[in-house]
Amino acid sequence: MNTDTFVLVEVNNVWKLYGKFVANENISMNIEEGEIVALLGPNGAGKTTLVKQLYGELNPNKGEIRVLGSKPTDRGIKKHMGVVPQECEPYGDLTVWDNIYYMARIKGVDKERAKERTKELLEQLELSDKGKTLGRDLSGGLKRRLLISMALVNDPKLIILDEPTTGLDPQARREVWDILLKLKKEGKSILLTTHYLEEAERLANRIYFIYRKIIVEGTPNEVKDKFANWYEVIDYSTGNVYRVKGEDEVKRIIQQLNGKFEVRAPSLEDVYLEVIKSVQGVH
Ligand SMILES: Nc1ncnc2c1ncn2[C@@H]1O[C@H](COP(=O)(O)OP(=O)(O)OP(=O)(O)O)[C@@H](O)[C@H]1O
Repeated sequence: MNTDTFVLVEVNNVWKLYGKFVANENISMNIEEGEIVALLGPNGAGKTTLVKQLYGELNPNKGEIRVLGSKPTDRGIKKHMGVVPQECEPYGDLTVWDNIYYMARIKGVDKERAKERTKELLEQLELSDKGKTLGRDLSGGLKRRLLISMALVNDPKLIILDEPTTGLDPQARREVWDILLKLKKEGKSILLTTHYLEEAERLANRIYFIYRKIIVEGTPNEVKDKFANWYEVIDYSTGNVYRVKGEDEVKRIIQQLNGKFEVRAPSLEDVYLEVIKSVQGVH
């Protein structure tokens, strides 16, 4: 870890139980200033549970979470956080402008500043021509953009997004990615959960695979290098696929092939599926 970087979020040995059911087991992780961190795990892995503790909606049973040195439930810390929970919707009966403006007012921004901020955010998130549209009349992609702008009203240092692109078409997903990358450039820290490995690979400085506990942690490349110890040789003339270890073995196989073939290194998704399958077998 670079010692010049500032750790914004620290999660130390956190356990969260629902009754006797362990949703988060001894989780430790951190988020540094200006980085995007992605949490990946199958349905029910405990991502939302962890995220809700980060923004103070749930309390850990054991362990400790600090955001900018404070507990997430401390009132003072809320103004430094912008959150887009899972399956959240803007207010359908309010216009896009009003959704942002009233969110700013709720967060304690004064009237004049709230107006300015609403204008700024509409421009920043390319929603200016939608100011008068009702929340309920927006497409899924625009709704998500509106929710992100609502999370930004008080210029938070930390932005938490639970599945920000689920259900979006590829174009709308990329638009959200562009927004998140711009926010990162501005120095914001972002935590997101996602089921899309490509999203994690494109956006995240670091990723955590979670399956009740943290299974793997690192940069996308570190994770791939650690687990991707095989190649796939695809023989297009026969349709056969050979999974082999080591470059010598790859060479040996392709010498025997006639015609077109492809050698493919594992993707982050291949690694994820293998790692998760191995832990699912254990539980
Ligand atoms: N309020 C609750 N009471 C009891 N069990 C719960 C509660 N909330 C979540 N769970 C259980 O805890 C586990 C983790 O749920 P969580 O929503 O954190 O997973 P997730 O990784 O976010 O899943 P998904 O990818 O489907 O959103 C699941 O088995 C879920 O059924």
